Amino acid sequence: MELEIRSLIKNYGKKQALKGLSVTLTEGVYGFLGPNGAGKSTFMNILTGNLKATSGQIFYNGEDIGKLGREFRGVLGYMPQQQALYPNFTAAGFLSYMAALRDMKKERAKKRIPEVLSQVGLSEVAGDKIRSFSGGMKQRLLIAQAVLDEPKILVLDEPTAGLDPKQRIAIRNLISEMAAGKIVLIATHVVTDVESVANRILLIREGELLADSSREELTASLSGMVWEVTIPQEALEEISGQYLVGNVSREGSTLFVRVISENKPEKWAPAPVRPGLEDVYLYYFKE
Ligand SMILES: Nc1ncnc2c1ncn2[C@@H]1O[C@H](COP(=O)(O)OP(=O)(O)OP(=O)(O)O)[C@@H](O)[C@H]1O
Repeated sequence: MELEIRSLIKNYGKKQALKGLSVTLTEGVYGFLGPNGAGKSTFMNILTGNLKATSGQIFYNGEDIGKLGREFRGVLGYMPQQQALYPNFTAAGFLSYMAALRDMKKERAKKRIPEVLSQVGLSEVAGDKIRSFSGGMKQRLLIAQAVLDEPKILVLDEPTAGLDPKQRIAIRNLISEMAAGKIVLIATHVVTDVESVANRILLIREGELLADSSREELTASLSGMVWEVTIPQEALEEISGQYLVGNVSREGSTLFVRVISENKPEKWAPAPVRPGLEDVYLYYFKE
């Protein structure tokens, strides 16, 4: 299975949101990571057929998705950013409606709906109205509709937006469980959403791909460049002016500051630390 994105360009008037994006995806989980405005939604909208590219093509197993049309949409599952999810529908009713929109056969929908509800842990509330659901339950229901038709390609747009840390972990685990045999694309600006689940990280900025590697390769590229310095509160401004600063933690009046710098800082007792994906993100998106 292969999804090839070839020289994708999208202009909105004078604004170029995608500047010739090219990448080939095979089975696995991809973290599509970039700040707001990087072009993630534009790309997903083109992939899901909601927007036309200015130029460039996308091929699924060698065939242009524009030509495949419906056939391609049939292998695609899409979880949009959380939206107003019909509050008066029940969870099962909503899935049934989504199955009808997808032209799924009645029999198959009847079999799949309880299966996916069970997969996302919502069996017991299948008959409850969505309006009574927490944010995490709504996200799980959105995942359920995305995998209802057993897609080969699963596209998730900020799947943990608005969730607390515990719910985020639950969603990430759910994504891992569902990923087998699929191309899963997770678009987000939240590093921890993709850090543990993605096999490959695609960094996107201003419509261009900056990197396409494993997390290990990306963090290794910052090896020897991440330090923790110990400073008094007053030095924070000086350090922020001089270096790229990550997490700051405090113990009494002492600050522990994560710093990314090619050269070892000359003061403040720098201790080398292992780079993480968060450091990579800061480094690439420092502006
Ligand atoms: N309909 C539009 N008309 C004009 N400009 C647009 C339109 N949609 C998006 N853009 C611009 O294109 C660029 C890419 O936007 P896009 O929404 O794809 O980014 P994103 O990475 O998905 O960000 P976010 O996470 O905020 O949705 C941005 O500069 C945005 O302002």
